[in-house]
Amino acid sequence: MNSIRLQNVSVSFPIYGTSTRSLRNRIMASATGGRIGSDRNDRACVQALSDINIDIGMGERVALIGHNGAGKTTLLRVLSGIYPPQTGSIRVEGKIAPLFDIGFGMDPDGTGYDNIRLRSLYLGLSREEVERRMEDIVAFTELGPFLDMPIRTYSAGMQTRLSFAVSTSIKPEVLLLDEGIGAGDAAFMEKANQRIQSFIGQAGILVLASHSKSILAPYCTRAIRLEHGRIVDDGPFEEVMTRYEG
Ligand SMILES: Nc1ncnc2c1ncn2[C@@H]1O[C@H](COP(=O)(O)OP(=O)(O)OP(=O)(O)O)[C@@H](O)[C@H]1O
Repeated sequence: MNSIRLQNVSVSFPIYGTSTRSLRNRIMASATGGRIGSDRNDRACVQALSDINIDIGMGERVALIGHNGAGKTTLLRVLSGIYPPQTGSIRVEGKIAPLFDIGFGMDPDGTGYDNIRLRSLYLGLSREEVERRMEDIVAFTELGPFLDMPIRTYSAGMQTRLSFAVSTSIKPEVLLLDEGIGAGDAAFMEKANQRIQSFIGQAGILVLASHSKSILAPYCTRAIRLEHGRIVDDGPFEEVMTRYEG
């Protein structure tokens, strides 16, 4: 059984070189971004997530919605373990498949093959599982001889191919997705979209962040709406979307 529980989770980022007051004055009227505050040392900071409480159970398909800078990506990063929460607690039951920030944890000086192994281990595969999946991953990338070269020499789209192939080679239990996966060419994006759809079908839990109702609607049954780092609505997908659009 897969589940996610966040209790009183907050994340803030310090902003160096700016006084709280001048930043506050400039940002007062802003409709985007997190809440501006100050930390214990009176340094300016952006409160990207404030006091987040969420319970997600097995089988749930959750949309994360909200304005630019509302905190959606930060929340996905907390769920995937990239950012530890500064306060509160997080418990995730199940293997996490993050399909965003997919270049995270790659070594630019390593070859394609090195990075397939590195990222697979980061995703929780054993060495034997990595070798068993290697042939499929290599075929999916279509990178051929480039896999022997350091990935710093790859184009953005080639890097997307590599990291996407690895990230979708595991059986997803808790699937975390941000809209748009990067710079693939048309042929790759079609292949990638097909794979994402079967991936979503297999996942125990889906959390999908997007601004687009047409991306979310086919998959999501529940929606959580963030505003300046706080949850302001949570419920059945259509109801939350109607209130958001209204
Ligand atoms: N690494 C960081 N350093 C400083 N501030 C950050 C950092 N990451 C995010 N923030 C701030 O946290 C707030 C939330 O950002 P986040 O990327 O989570 O928003 P979002 O809802 O995903 O936005 P968008 O829809 O525009 O992608 C914003 O005000 C942003 O400026």
